Amino acid sequence: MNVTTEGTRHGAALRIGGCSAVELAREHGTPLYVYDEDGLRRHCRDYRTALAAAWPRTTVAYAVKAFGAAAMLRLAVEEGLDLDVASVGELATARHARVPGERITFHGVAKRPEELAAAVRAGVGTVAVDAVDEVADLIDACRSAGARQRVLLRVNPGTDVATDARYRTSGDETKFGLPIADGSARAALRAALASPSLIVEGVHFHLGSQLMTAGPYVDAMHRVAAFLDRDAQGWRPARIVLGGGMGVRYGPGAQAPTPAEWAAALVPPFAELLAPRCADGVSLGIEPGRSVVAAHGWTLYRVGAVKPRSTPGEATVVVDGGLSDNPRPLMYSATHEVLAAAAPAAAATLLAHVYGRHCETDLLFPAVALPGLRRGDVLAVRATGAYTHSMASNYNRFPRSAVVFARDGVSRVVVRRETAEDLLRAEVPA
Ligand SMILES: Cc1ncc(COP(=O)(O)O)c(C=O)c1O
Ligand SMILES: N[C@@H](CCCC[NH3+])C(=O)O
Repeated sequence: MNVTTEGTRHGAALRIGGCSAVELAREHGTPLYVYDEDGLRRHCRDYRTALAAAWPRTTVAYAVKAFGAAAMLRLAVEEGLDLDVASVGELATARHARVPGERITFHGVAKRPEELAAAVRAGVGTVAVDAVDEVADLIDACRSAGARQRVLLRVNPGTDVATDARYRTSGDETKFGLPIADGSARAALRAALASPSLIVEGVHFHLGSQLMTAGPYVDAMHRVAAFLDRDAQGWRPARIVLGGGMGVRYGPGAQAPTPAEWAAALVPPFAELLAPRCADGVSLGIEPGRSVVAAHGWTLYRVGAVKPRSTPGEATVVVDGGLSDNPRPLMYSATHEVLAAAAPAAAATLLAHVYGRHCETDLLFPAVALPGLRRGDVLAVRATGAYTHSMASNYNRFPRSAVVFARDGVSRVVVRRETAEDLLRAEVPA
């Protein structure tokens, strides 16, 4: 990660992509999302090369939902990744970023017929079928467009995933995918194979997010192997996609596996359990989102107020963003590391309880040890590259923040800060 500190009269100041974080805040305003562009590029390449070294035909699709700015989608395809989109909005952004249709997989739960039709018309490479009824809708869409469509069946293997319940997308209670257990996956496979409009390429599963070990993927591979033996009736997939979900390290504690470690953990069980049941030359895919971008993104805030507390040495600190630019602390009790941008290594003298400035008790970062803070100081929040900008809202009608890519000491705005006019654009005159 190209994140360094550099000596200043305050001690050592934080630099991201060679740019001073304090300067970035001054130049572009706050709150500000800042990405270390080299880190993003390297992470994409690491996934590509690690998987390609381990299996002859592989694809890595970046899951756009994690951070969907057009510049990121362009960067991902430049570095050899395909894209997984989960809505027509994400699809439109991918097309805006000049991503060829064939490099896009169209996902989504409860897709509308008109959305399937839009995906077919856009020439997406693959549609991931998520429900039995979608097969008929997709066939209709293909007939209207005079097209044939490659599809993956997104199955729910039933694997019980040991991650936060809010991140689980496999097992009995999930809304995602075609359960293998109740025959839905078999029914969808039969219906899809029977249609000349569809080319049934393979099987997809996505188990959940923020997974730190390969155990659940291996369990799911066993279940998909059993499904193929029992229900495929001679059909041999040409492609298997193991989904995303690769976890990241948000603070002190367990290191997350690297792309090479994921490849080393996932490819041997795939070779043993699934490849023998698939067509010759089967392709293996993964769809990481969070793990491509999280560690390379920072959020910069300016301190708006410091209010003393009754406990000596503690203060309530209010920053100029919060719930609307990062809902993760409130939604998932997510934790992120917070640094004083001007002097991240300075001795801590304050226990800060950092709140956002929304009309909520939006405690973002409780009990953070920081050097003494004053109004106007810049705080930098680490590893906020995933599911922050993409989940941002206009709560309290705050305009959404800008996104900047920093590289070799130069920053460029890739998403401009919203304005008050942007907020009013969809309003009918009152
Ligand atoms: C189908 C699919 N692929 C990939 C992902 C990316 O997950 P993550 O960001 O945890 O890697 C998701 C997330 O929900 C998903 O639903
Ligand atoms: N949005 C979530 C996780 C969901 C992943 C996609 N289903 C997060 O911030 O971590």
